[in-house]
Amino acid sequence: MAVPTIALYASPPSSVCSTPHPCSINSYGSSDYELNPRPPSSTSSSTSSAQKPIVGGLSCLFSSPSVRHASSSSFSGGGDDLGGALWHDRGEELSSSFCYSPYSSLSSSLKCRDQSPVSVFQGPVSCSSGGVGSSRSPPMRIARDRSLDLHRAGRDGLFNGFVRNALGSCLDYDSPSFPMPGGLDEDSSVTVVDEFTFNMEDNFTEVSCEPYAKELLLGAQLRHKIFYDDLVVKAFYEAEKAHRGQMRASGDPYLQHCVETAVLLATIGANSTVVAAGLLHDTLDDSFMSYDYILRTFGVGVADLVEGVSKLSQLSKLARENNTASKTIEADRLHTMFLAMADARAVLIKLADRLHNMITLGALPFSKQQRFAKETLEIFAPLANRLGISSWKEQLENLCFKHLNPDQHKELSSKLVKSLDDAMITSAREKLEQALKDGAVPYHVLSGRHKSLYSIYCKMLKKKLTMDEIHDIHGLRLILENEEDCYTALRIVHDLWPQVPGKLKDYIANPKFNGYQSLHTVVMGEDMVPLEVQIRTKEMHLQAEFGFASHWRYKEGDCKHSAFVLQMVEWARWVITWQCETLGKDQTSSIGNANSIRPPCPFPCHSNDCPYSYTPHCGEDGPIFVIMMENEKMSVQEFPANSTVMDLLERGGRASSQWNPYGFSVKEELRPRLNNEPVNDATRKLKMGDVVELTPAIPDKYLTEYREEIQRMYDRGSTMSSRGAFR
Ligand SMILES: Nc1nc2c(ncn2[C@@H]2O[C@H](COP(=O)(O)OP(=O)(O)OP(=O)(O)O)[C@@H](O)[C@H]2O)c(=O)[nH]1
Ligand SMILES: Nc1ncnc2c1ncn2[C@@H]1O[C@H](COP(=O)(O)OP(=O)(O)OP(=O)(O)O)[C@@H](O)[C@H]1O
Repeated sequence: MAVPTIALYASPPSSVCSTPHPCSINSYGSSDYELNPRPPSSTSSSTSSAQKPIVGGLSCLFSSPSVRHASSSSFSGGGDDLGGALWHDRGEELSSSFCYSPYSSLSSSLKCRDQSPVSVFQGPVSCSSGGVGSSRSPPMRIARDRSLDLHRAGRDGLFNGFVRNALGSCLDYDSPSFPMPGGLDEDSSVTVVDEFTFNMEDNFTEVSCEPYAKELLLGAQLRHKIFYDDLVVKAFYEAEKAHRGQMRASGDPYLQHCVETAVLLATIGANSTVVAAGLLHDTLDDSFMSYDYILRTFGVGVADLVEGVSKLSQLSKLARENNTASKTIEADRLHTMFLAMADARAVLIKLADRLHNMITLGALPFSKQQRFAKETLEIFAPLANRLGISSWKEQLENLCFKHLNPDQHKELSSKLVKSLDDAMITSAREKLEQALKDGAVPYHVLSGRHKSLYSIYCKMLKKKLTMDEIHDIHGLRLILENEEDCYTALRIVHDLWPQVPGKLKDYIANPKFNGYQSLHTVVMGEDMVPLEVQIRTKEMHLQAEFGFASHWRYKEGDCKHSAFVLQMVEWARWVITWQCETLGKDQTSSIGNANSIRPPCPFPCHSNDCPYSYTPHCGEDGPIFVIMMENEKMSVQEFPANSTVMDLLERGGRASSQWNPYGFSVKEELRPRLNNEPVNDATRKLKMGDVVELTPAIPDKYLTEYREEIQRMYDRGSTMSSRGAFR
């Protein structure tokens, strides 16, 4: 469980300071430049308008080794298309929670990371480029014209010249370490390292960056020690190089978004690989950097994560443009697809990226704000819920609520300003803690939270309640060793505060149908504010987090999930909890030894004796979710395991006409496309997250040729039949 991170640990938190660094960088340029312009119409300016968005939108989604470079250099603009203003909306901090564990003090010291004692500024860092001497000079802005792709693909000197002109002297393009798009990157003789190591001296002596960028790094380092990690520092400089000159719609440097995304990841305790990938998350879509370059420079771990985020961005963009997420079934399939197609850590990075974009949504036009807020509520907040990162889920939901229902948001927040009283929770927690000590009742975790604004709003709507009728706005949760201790603790709670009649629920003696067990009571706490107290053993808690009764399933209501979905989400949750220091530390790691937070068995097979298995041998028989594009419409389709392209075509009623070996067009342009490549083999098995275009892109040139050919056939046919008529 991810009770958020304003945690009162006995050990110091990894973040030195949780508030954003005050360095304000608002005056670097105007806000008229927007990233991620529409996909290029590079094929032909007169390409059928019905086909253009599909071609461009998908062009960089897929990356078989042979097309990887082409993909990354196609500027498909897969990012969020959000150039939001960068300020932190403190209003979102309405939701917070507290957690104290007397057993947790060891965990952070055990997990301490290797750190370089070398400050990045100890090396001879030079600041070249236009802004020498001025700490506030704006970074250069590159007018990113997608027609450049043609030059890039052609690897001619024009492109190189353009880059040199645009970037000035910042980069050493002749250095083999700088990937020229379409050129050096494709060198397949690259040696790939699994464990990435590098020498700080070698790599940073040539680094030159603007003063604002140094401030950004310093700010991040002040907030989290992980920003001193060699890999992370290197990723910062590469991100700086890649995004140099790019601005957000707010006028802030693009790099700031990368840093804030990485800081969010650091805040939940993500490791250096994830934080580095967070810094680089937009480089494939929005810069000249290629997969191969990232692979060479950072190793396969970081490269695959960045690529995973890029794919998720592309799919998210597609879904947004097609309003797919508003259809419940499709939204559900998208949640599953997102988790199944990429490493759960890539989803984590995407969530951090989206959270920062939502925090800075104000700089976008109203219509875009609405579109992003809707998609976030339908796709990303549920994903955060599934992954158990409740602090992000709550922030995302609250931000969406503010943009989508501003009046209700305002009304509710003004009412709650006084009631969301953190001091009250702290004081109640301390009181109970003392009472447990006095009663010699040992416990594992005592945590507290207040309910988020959006969760209160939903509960009011769902249960038709007024705010005063909601009794769990403030809550404590106590996790103990055994059932006996649970009942003893319940008596202590009732001795401390008056019980609210009719609110005691003994789900230990009478578990819920899904197996959920816990004692619940509501008492009148400090200042006679209702306080819900949940009391359970650690086994019950694990079941409430990862088992049948897991909180994400409880929150998704009556949805019937397949065994595959359940296992996949569970696996993703384990991975995330296990890998993110802070999430694990909050609750799970402190209630058992380190192994207890490791996934119990390798995915996707759970062993027979695994308490978390839903089917004994699920193997690879789970469903596959595939995106189908037809006539510019996107749908998310579910297929059984081992389905092929032919199955998909049959479902669309296309198999007979298109796939008859004689009838099938020899012209590649007319074939369906799988992940942006013409389909050559109809028996190819479909994979999770595949994108199939049934309406292939037909450049005008070919259309004209075909029209002419059909006309000739028609003319021949009519001549023949008229001849025949005379015979
Ligand atoms: N993980 C998990 N938590 C549950 C489940 N059921 C209830 N809870 C938790 O217990 C809290 C209260 O549940 P109940 O005591 O059954 O209350 P209720 O009747 O549903 O409604 P209220 O009393 O209005 O909250 C919820 O807010 C959840 O935090 C479950 O199946 N799984
Ligand atoms: N009394 C409590 N003490 C500590 N954490 C709690 C308590 N009740 C819920 N939580 C946790 O707080 C997070 C947010 O839950 P949220 O308030 O949205 O829903 P809920 O209270 O569990 O369910 P519902 O809204 O149906 O009552 C979840 O991680 C949940 O497990």
